[in-house]
Amino acid sequence: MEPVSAAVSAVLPAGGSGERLGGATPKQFCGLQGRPLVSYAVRAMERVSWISDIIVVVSPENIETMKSIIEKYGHKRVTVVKGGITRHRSIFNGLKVFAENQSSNRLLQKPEVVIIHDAVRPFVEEDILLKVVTAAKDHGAAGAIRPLVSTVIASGEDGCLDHSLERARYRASEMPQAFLFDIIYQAYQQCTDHDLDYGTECLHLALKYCKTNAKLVEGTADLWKVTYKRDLYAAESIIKDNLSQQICIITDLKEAVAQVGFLLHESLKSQVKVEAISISLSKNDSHLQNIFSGECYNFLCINDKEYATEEIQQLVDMLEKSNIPLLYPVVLILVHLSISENISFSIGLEELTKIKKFAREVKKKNILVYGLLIQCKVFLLP
Ligand SMILES: Nc1ccn([C@@H]2O[C@H](COP(=O)(O)OP(=O)(O)OP(=O)(O)O)[C@@H](O)[C@H]2O)c(=O)n1
Ligand SMILES: O=P(O)(O)OC[C@@H](O)[C@@H](O)[C@@H](O)CO
Repeated sequence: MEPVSAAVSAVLPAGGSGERLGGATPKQFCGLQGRPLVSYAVRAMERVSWISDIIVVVSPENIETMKSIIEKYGHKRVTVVKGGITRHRSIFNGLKVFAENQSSNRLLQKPEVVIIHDAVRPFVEEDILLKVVTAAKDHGAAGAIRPLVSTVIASGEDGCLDHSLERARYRASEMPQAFLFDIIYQAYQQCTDHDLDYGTECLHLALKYCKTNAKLVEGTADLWKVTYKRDLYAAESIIKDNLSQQICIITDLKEAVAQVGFLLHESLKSQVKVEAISISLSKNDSHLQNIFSGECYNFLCINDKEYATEEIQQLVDMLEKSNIPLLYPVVLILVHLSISENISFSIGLEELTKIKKFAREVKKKNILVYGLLIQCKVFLLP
């Protein structure tokens, strides 16, 4: 993916109360697979290396909650900013932190392009971010759009149909959106209170105050916003499905074993999201910790050690220390390679019993351990 040649940052408005969803907890802090909704959008921005700073705008009473989420899930490049009473006011506060370098804890460079993305839209990929940023660089503003599902109609004062719009000519404005920073900031500076208190469309502000016609970019179906309770259930189901499609292949550092891991990665990557890493399962391996932070639930551990339970035990220990809620079964597949010249290989009965006992114990923690014995006979050429 060709990164952009411009300084890019993101503002994630997360300062709402979630009235339409109901409940005491604002929807951005509701858990999906045990992880707050807002954390998924932050994670999505973090995965994009060319996004420099991520500004999360939350209401004053939720600033500490947001900071604890950042700490718990190891979010980086994130600055928390106080929100306003409306979404536009929150976004404006997020932009100000660049223009007026207000942030106390780090010197934030004003970006050339700023992404604005609702923090309650968890499914956003690098591809659409790159498209809207690239388009914003050329046009001054850009936004993701989707086909309308329902037809838009207008009612008269009598509450009856006045007219309807030809659905094919209209689109739903979604997120992410992107702007040349100066354009959107100047637009917000010129806004009336009515704009700030009742407006819902950033692209409109760029047009109204900066005569900038945003480029409209076809977005994918999963850009929708969590608004009602049903959206939360749908998002959780999609996250579960995504997690089940992810595998982390872990091999130790031996070349032969790492090679098997690499070949497996190459053969699987067209079907599932797979990551292959060769590490010694050290307790403080940050790479693995990163993967644990809610990114992966299926692990395939390949090694050729005689006694591998220690490796799996270490992985389980790290899983438990990463305190990700194991609401969804974690699958650990222990692949034991027996690379030898003599065909007769038999894993010790004692070792087998040990693995079975261990698997029974960890199953109570929602961790499913499977063992796979692969025998590779090495033929010495004459
Ligand atoms: N004063 C506000 C209001 C909304 N938002 C954020 O803007 C995004 C989209 O707004 P919306 O879906 O309307 O969220 P809420 O205002 O919380 O929802 P509701 O209208 O149902 O109360 C959300 O991430 C929300 O947290 C914000 O930052 N500041
Ligand atoms: O009115 P809400 O705060 O629910 O939604 C705000 C935005 O997400 C919505 O207006 C999109 O169409 C993007 O502009």
